[in-house]
Amino acid sequence: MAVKKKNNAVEADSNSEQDKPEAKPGFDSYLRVFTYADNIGRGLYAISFIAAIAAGTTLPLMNIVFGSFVTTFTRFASGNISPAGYMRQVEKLAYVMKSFKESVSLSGLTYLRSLYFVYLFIAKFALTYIHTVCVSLAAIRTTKALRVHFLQSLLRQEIAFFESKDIGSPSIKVTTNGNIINNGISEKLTLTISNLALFFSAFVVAFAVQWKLTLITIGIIPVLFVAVGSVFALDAPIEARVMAAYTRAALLAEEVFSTIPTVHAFWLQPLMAQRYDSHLGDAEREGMKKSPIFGEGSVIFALVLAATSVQSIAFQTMVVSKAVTAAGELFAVIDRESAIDSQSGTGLRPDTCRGNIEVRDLCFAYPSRPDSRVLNHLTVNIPANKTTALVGASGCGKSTIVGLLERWYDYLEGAIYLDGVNIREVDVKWLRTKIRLVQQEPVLFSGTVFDNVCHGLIGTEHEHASDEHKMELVRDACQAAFAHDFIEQLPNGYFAELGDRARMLSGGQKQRIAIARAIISNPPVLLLDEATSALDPRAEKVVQKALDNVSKSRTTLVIAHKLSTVQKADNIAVMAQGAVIEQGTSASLMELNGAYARLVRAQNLEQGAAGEGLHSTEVPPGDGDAHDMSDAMQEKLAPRATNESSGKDVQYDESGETLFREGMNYSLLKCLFLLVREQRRLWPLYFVLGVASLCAGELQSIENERSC
Ligand SMILES: Nc1ncnc2c1ncn2[C@@H]1O[C@H](COP(=O)(O)OP(=O)(O)OP(=O)(O)O)[C@@H](O)[C@H]1O
Repeated sequence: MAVKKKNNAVEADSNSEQDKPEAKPGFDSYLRVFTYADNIGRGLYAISFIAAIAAGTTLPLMNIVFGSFVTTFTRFASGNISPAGYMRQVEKLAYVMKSFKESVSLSGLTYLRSLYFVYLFIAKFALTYIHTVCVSLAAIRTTKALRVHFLQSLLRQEIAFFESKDIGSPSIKVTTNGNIINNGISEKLTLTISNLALFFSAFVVAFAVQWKLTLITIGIIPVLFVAVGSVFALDAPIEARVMAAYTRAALLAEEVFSTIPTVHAFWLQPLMAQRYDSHLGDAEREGMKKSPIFGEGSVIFALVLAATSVQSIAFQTMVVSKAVTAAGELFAVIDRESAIDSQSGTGLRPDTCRGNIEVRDLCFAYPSRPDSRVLNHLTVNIPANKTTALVGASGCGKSTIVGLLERWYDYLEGAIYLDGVNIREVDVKWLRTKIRLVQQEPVLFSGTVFDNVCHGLIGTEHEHASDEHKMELVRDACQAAFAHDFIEQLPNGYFAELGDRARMLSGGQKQRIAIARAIISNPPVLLLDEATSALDPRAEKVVQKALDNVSKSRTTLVIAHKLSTVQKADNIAVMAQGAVIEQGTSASLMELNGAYARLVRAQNLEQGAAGEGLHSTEVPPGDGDAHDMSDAMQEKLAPRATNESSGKDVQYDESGETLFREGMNYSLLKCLFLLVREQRRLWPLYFVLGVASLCAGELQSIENERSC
């Protein structure tokens, strides 16, 4: 056998790295986010940072010129300089603004001062606009690249990683953390830079104007930075806990909505709502701890410097702090090395694969339950081009073997050989294209029938074939899986959109598409794990025929509870407590009169008892395909057909869209009103807040008047 060795590296022991990834909420995680910026992103960041610094320094620089005007005017008003001297001074100072120097006069000073503010405003507006737009664009590009990398890193993790109850929902993480990071690296960042520029340039100006006074007051700076630093340090861990609580809440919501029929059936809504409320309560309690921190921070800043720029920095840091935590969580996954990396491309890729499997002395325990051995020195042969069946009581470890053959997990002891090569030494991606699986619950993805069947070509030599060639392969696979006829009846045939979880198809139809997907690449090994047990008798019969058809001339491993479906298997292995206890054909095992014979007798008794009831659902002769397009599906398709004829591209979930559009009719004020009305217990706080804000506003205007 010719063996192409892509890389000598054989994967390390997989069980060493099963821990939950450690989140790294440090500032280095925040800085690392920027490494995801591409050239355009870096350019945009450079422009936005320069514009932000310029916007920040505009005000203090202008103050130099403006301050001199005020001084000249004061000296003139107090009689310290003559009218002629005053005019000379003003003209000299106004030289920088030649365009309106004629307007400079005693009465025109106010005019000049107003114009000066207009120019100042325009410059600040333009610079702020530039830095906001540029940084937003750069942030979107950067977050997108980070999200893609996160997802890629996530997809290479081994299955055990996803079974850890602590990892949270990846979909929530990629959305929520991505949004938080985006927030923290866009305009909040440039506003912080702008405020810092304002802060430092104000001090430079102060030095230029009155260095002695500035030296006296400069002692405030360390106090301010300690205050900002403390706020930041205290906020980060609290923010991490708030996010964890929100993630738990979001996970629960995701779980509830994906199992909504069961939730309704068992009237679990109140319990789930209570749990959701409790998670939000945790977030609220943690969030409340932030109030004094920011409250104190604000008081310190307001009292010590009364500098709005620094106060503003303190508030921007809250957003940055969130981004730091969110980035830490994503990088924890990105940096985690997968124990079984399907994307590594390392390992053997034999040129041919006959599909002869030998399982030798296999021992295994799931990483989440390391103390409970599921397989105990299991040995079984699965010869090439034959059908081998695994039978045994529930929980004896049949499906576990499927997981090990697919290398979702690594075994502890023993070995599995494919054509004589230990599967640990072969490239995981290669292995998975040679061993295809059909499970009990067919999982189809949104997209067309064609797309879904084509997924079976990924990683094979046909992955990048032309659409025509792919169509040929798809059609052949669907014909072999007895799916072609019903697919042709769908509106748009092979290009019918299946929608979310392919709800428009019956279970049997979904399973036949899943079978077509499994065999389209002509894999030498097919694993059938209870592939018909979730189906009603009629669909089961059609799918069983399809499976019998596609199992011909390839190695097939069948796991089935119903012994009638495995009777014709070339070899039947009977399992108990993680080991094979009997092996042979059905006839030889019946003769042996051991565990298999007992199972058969038990099932015969069960069927005998249920037999009467079964008659009413017995399958009529024929494969039932003509009836297989269920009434429910016809109903679901009807609105689409109508809408298509009217030229509109409306999805099946039209009612959902209508609801969504209705939701859009709420105005901002109405939303605010509804929100406030909901939160009755917060009304006293809202009242205090309103009164305090009014007083603060009034004080500010009195202060302004006095300083004028
Ligand atoms: N992902 C998992 N993590 C931890 N334990 C698991 C996991 N999957 C299965 N188990 C446990 O491993 C044992 C064997 O499970 P397995 O699914 O292989 O049995 P089975 O023979 O296929 O059962 P059934 O016929 O009911 O499908 C059971 O005790 C089960 O609880």
